[in-house]
Amino acid sequence: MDQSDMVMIPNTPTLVAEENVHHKRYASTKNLAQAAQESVALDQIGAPAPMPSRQRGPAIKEPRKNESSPSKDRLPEVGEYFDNDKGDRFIFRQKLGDGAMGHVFLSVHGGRTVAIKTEKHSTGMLPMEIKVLMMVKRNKGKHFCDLIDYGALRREYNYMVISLLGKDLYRLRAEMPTRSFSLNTTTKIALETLEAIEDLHSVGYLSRDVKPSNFAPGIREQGQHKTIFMFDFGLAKKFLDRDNRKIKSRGEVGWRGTVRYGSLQAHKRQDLGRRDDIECWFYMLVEMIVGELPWRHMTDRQVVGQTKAAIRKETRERFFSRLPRQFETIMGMIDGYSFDIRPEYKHLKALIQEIRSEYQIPERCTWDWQTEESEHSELTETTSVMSDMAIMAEQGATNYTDQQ
Ligand SMILES: Nc1ncnc2c1ncn2[C@@H]1O[C@H](COP(=O)(O)OP(=O)(O)OP(=O)(O)O)[C@@H](O)[C@H]1O
Repeated sequence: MDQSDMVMIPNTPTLVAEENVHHKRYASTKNLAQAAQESVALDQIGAPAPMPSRQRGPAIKEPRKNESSPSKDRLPEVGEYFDNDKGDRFIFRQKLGDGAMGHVFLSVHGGRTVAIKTEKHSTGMLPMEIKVLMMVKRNKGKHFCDLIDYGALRREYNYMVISLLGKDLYRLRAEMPTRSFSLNTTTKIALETLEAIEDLHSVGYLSRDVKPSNFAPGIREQGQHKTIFMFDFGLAKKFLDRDNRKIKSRGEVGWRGTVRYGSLQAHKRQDLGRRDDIECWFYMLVEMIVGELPWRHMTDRQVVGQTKAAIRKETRERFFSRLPRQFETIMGMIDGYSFDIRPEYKHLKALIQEIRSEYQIPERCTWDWQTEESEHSELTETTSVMSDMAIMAEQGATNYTDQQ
């Protein structure tokens, strides 16, 4: 295990990648807004974004026992609230999800339902997410949540208020009777998610954790149900330096990502590039069409890596027998990419479009999950029946390091 580039986040069993460590340091010594602001300034991509001023005053509905005692590092609970400096009140109305770093809540702001992602103050991963969101939104990325507000409540927890999304793609697939999506829905997802990945890459970032549970449709209330959004940039990393030059591979750096969707290079513990995000995307699509991946029940990361290698050789025929022929071409393209190559997004999209025309899929179609009931009820789309723990157990969690 490559300990040198890992750090233990206080109060969580999760280890995070070295390149995110400075955000943790920022957040523990300065406020959240400063950390995000300085990170953005360092990047020098485009003009600096206007940043709201922060370190919110006390607003949690609980008595302050001793003004001079250090604040408690904690996560908020359902029913609590905070007020921002414009006097807007955000109530944590319902828990939407539990991440490795904190809780995500449902709230309402200006008549609009929103999501609030929180983490303990000392975790300090949110500045990275804020920074990535600011970058892609500045570039008009339509597959990313609006960043409505963000800040830190005393030194207890950090938060960011973002657009509310529907259930993520992992849950939506798991709830299908066949555990798979139609070719129509899968190819539409393929086009949407590829565009999201391309948008992220175009501002100089890699996701390094492309997987179904990091994508979700928008909600009907906001007219965004036809768009698939990408969220959770906890493992994101810059691949361009300040002068927009590609950063060279650092060679062997340890494991990054999620076992089920990780690329061959990730299994070799190599530094990841844009091609690796595309390889994860490929596995994600295969799972959506077939309903499972050959390594679904495998827990040993090494064995999963060997099984991924085998689909290129001895099990190739069986693997591709249930997929449109274009999938073999796509895997060939990915396997031919070197570390710093720019993936051929246009060609990949054309191949997906080719599947749609070959199978005579009409342009105007609904998603598989758009049942009559969910078309009339946003809450059925946002409230999940599958627990986060169950999802993490199934897909091999987000294994950031070699220790898990
Ligand atoms: N904008 C949103 N709208 C609705 N639900 C959301 C939103 N963002 C996150 N969630 C829910 O909260 C869960 C955790 O969010 P997220 O993945 O961003 O957190 P995390 O701490 O980075 O998690 P992990 O790294 O373990 O996946 C998601 O799986 C999803 O169910």
